[in-house]
Amino acid sequence: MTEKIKVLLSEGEVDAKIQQIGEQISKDYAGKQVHLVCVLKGGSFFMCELAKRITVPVSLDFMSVSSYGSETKSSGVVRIVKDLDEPLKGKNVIVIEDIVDSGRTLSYLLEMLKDRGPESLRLCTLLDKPDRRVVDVNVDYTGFQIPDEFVVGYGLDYDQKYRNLPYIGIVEFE
Ligand SMILES: O=P(O)(O)OC[C@H]1O[C@H](OP(=O)(O)OP(=O)(O)O)[C@H](O)[C@@H]1O
Ligand code: HPA
Ligand SMILES: [Mg+2]
Repeated sequence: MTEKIKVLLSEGEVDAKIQQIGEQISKDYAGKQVHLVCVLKGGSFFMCELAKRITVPVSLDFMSVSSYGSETKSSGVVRIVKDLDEPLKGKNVIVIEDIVDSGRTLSYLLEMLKDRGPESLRLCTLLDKPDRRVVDVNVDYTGFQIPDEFVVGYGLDYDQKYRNLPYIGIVEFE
């Protein structure tokens, strides 16, 4: 089976939105430092672009979780594959994700990070697929709400491919 990618959000649209979010975060955290926590691998492209557009001091850390185990459907079990290098105590943390889909990954992660005593904890996602939500997640910054379609690009993969696309596309199978 081959797949075709149909553009959902162009590179220009995504760039403009990231600029907007960067300005909003810079305003909201004026006079403070923000600590961005990237959820690998999907969140990495968005975080790099966003970090460049934030004008308050920024520090970065990375973590990797496995949400789906060996199954193809989300089981609700989230395993930490790589933990953060730095403690979160007293930091203004913003978790950066590419997509909130069922919400399982982020609801688990936010609960866990809250226990580490950050000064504040917010969530910023490039994409939100609300139709697929199974677990409630409070999202503070959202780039785009999208329909229930499987999307790739800007960090999002299909079978580990297409993460490097500079736009968001819908995968069509033919
Ligand atoms: O809301 P959910 O249903 O939990 O899905 C969202 C999560 O799934 C994807 O990551 P994935 O676990 O596929 O790993 P990746 O980021 O390395 O692609 C995506 O990057 C989110 O982290
Ligand atoms: O639509 C999606 N695309 C890629 N990865 C994902 N992980 C959750 N939803 C998606
Ligand atoms: Mg991910």
